[in-house]
Amino acid sequence: MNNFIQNLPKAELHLHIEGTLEPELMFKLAHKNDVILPYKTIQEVRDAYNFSSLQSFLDLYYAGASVLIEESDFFELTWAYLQKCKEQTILHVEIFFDPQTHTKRGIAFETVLKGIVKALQKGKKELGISSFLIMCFLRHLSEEEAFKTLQESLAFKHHIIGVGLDSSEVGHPPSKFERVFKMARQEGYKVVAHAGEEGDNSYIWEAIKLLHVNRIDHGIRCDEDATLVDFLVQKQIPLTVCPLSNVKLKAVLNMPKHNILSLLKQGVLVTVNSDDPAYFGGYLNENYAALKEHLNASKKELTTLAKNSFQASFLSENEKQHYLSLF
Ligand SMILES: Nc1ncnc2[nH]cnc12
Ligand SMILES: [Zn+2]
Repeated sequence: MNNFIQNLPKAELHLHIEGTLEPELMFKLAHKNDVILPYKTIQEVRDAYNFSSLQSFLDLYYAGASVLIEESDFFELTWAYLQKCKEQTILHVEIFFDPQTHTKRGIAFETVLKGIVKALQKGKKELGISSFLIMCFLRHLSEEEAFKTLQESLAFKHHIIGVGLDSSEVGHPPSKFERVFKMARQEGYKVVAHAGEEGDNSYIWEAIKLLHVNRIDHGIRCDEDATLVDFLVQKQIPLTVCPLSNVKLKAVLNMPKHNILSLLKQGVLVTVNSDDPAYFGGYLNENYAALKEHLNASKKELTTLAKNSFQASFLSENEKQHYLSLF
């Protein structure tokens, strides 16, 4: 069965590039860039990855990202992830990056973007992996700061397919960014938003009704409202679900209680993703394997989930058909 998962053609649509920073690279870059980490050993870093909530994770995630300084650091980070994709038969990726995590520390937007884009271009050329880049706004920061970031991104629009919304969810509803997302859509960006990870189903409704999202990231709390589930099914609005992340951050009590297969059975366009694999103990195949192990996912269900990952992507219809013909 693991061979089956390994060989399934897959796309990944919910992946924070900063969340692929493995402790080994974190230490290497900290040493190179003279950044002092609050850990003495790689094991100490791993031991700290014991989260009680989204915020407890975000605190470490932002601290870890402080080792990323030069363009080559962003390149190395992204290249390492793409090699992982090659190993795991991930053929297409739509990657999030958080420019504000870096610009807040005085790193230029261009430095971040160029490092990531160069790796993505090399990934296409040498590994055959297609990719899009999605710029996320940090929702704990102000609307004004999001507008500033949106403005800054416009010079690089040809490298960015869309915008997203991440970071601390509760207390920062989608409505806070309604005007920013309106401008982003007018600029031609696709739009997605994290909603219904820790926040209740009203965050998902707002993301749909106010931000007009093309996809919801997480969205697992949609099952609190049958009307919402019906709406997601009817409109085929995709959910990018991240099973290992949800258990690690205690959004879900344990894997057997995860609702992803129940949503799939109800006709929701759900996909499997790894979110921040370096922090949550598994890349994409480990997420699929967890569904097999704990939810008894059948080969048919795993195949549907993998097909959904291409269906829910921002690829053109022709490109989608190309990938779907591989099944
Ligand atoms: N799972 C997640 N939720 C919100 N913000 C994030 N940033 C990185 N991972 C995230
Ligand atoms: Zn996420």
